Amino acid sequence: MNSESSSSTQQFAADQFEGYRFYTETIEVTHMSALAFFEAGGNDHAGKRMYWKNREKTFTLVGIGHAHVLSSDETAGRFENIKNDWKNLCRQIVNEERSVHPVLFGGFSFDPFNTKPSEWRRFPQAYFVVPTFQLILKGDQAFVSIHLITKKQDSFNEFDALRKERDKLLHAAQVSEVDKYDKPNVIERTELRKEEYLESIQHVTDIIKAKEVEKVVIARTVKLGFEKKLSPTSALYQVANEQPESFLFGLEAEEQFFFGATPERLVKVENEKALSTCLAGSTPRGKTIEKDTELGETLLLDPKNRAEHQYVVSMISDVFKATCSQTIVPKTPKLMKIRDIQHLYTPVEGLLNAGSTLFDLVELLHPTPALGGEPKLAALAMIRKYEAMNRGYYAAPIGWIDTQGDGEFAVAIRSALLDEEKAYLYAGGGIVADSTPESEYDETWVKFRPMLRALGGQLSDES
Ligand SMILES: C=C(O[C@H]1C=CC=C(C(=O)O)[C@@H]1O)C(=O)O
Ligand SMILES: [Mg+2]
Repeated sequence: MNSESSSSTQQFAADQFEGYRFYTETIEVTHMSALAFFEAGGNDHAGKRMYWKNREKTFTLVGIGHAHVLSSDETAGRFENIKNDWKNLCRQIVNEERSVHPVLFGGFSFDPFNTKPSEWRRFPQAYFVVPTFQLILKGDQAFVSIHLITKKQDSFNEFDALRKERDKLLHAAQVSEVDKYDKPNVIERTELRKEEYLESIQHVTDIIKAKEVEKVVIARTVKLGFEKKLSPTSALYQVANEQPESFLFGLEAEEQFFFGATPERLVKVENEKALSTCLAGSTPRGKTIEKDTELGETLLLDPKNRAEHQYVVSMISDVFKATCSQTIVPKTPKLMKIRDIQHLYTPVEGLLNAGSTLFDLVELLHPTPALGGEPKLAALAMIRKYEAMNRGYYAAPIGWIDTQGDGEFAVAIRSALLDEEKAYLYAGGGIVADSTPESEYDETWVKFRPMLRALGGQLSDES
C-alpha cells in the first residue's frame, strides 16, 4: 500500500530526487507504549521497522514501513552519499510541520573494506530509512507522522489510505497490552573462533610493543541458538528491561534484526550544539558498595585503562577543534557506572561551525579509538588483518537525523544480530602495550553480560 522507493546511491546523479514530492502529516496522539506500536507494525511491515530511545529516556522514535530507503554499498564515499541524498530529499518536502520533523534512521557498517564473509547478509554498507509511519515520544507528548515520498502527481488516494492504516496501527498499539515476553530458551552457546581471538590479541600486543601502532580494539563473537525463532519485539523488551541506563536501538533488515543497549554516544547535534562521549577503559561492578568504590577508584588511576581512554579523548578533541568553536574537554575522566560495568568517561562539547553537519562529525569520528585504534587507518588495517570476524554493524554508528540537521548517533556496541532462531553477540576491548589475552578475554565477558542476560544465554553461575 505504501509506495516504497529505493535508491542505490551509486546509480543516481545529484538531482535524483527531482520530480519527487515528500508529503508529511503529523498528529498528536495519547501517549502509548513505543514497544506496542513497534509490535503492531509487525503485522504488515515486518522486516521494515526501527526503534530508538536515548540514554536520558527523553526521546523515543519508532519507525514502521519504508517511505524511502537510502542505501549504499560503496566503500569510500558512503557517508557523503547518504548526507547528500538526505539533503536532496529534504528539498522535496511539500509541507514541513512544526511539532516534529521527519527523521532518517539507520546506520553504517564498521568497515566496508573488510571482505571476510559474515552473517550480515541483509545489511548494506550504509542503510537508512525514512519510515512511512513515525512515532515520536518527547516528554509526555506523542506524535505520529505519515511520510509519503512519490513521483506521482495525484497521490491523494494513496495518502488517504495511509491515514486509514495509521489509525489501524494506533488502535492496535493502544488497545493491546504488550505481552510479558518470557526469556527465550537457549539451546546453544558457542564462542566463535576463540583461539584465533586470543592469538590475535597476543599478535597485536606484540605489534604495539614494537611501536608500529599505539592502540587497536579487538573483538569476538558469541553465538546463541534458541529453541524457536525470537521476535524483534521480545528481544527489545528483554534488553529494555535489563539496561535502563543505555541507548536502546533496533534496526530490521528483512528477517535480520540488529539491536542493542549501548552506553556510548558517538555524537549528538541539537541547535548547533554538538556533544560526544569518550568512553574507554573498563572494570566490573563490585558486589558491595565498598568493593564497587574500590574498583572504580582503581580504574580511575590505572595506567593501562587511562592510556586506552586518553587516545579517545585526544582524537575526539581534535575532531571537535576542527569542526566546532567553544570546545570543552574536561581534563580528567569521570566514572560511568552502568549495571554490569564501570567505564572511564569524558564528555566533549562544542558549537558546530557553519558548514559542518552531523554527518560530517559522524564520518570524522568513526571509528574513535574506543572501537578502532590509534592511528586510525593503521588500526583499521590491523583489525582487518588479525581480527577473526567481520563486524558488520557492530561498533559502528547507528542513529537518526531530522530535516533540520539535528539528531544523534550512538556507537553500536553491547549489541547483537538476531537472525531468526540464532543470535550473534559482539564484544571487544582496547588493546594497548600492557594488555594480556586473558584479561581482555575476561573483560569481553563483562561486556557480553547485558545481552546474555537479556537473551537468556548466561550460565547458571553467572549473575
Ligand atoms: C569494544 C567495546 O567497548 C569499548 C567501549 C568502552 C570500553 C572499552 C574498553 O575498555 O576496552 C572499549 O573500548 C565493546 O563493548 O564491545
Ligand atoms: Mg578495555
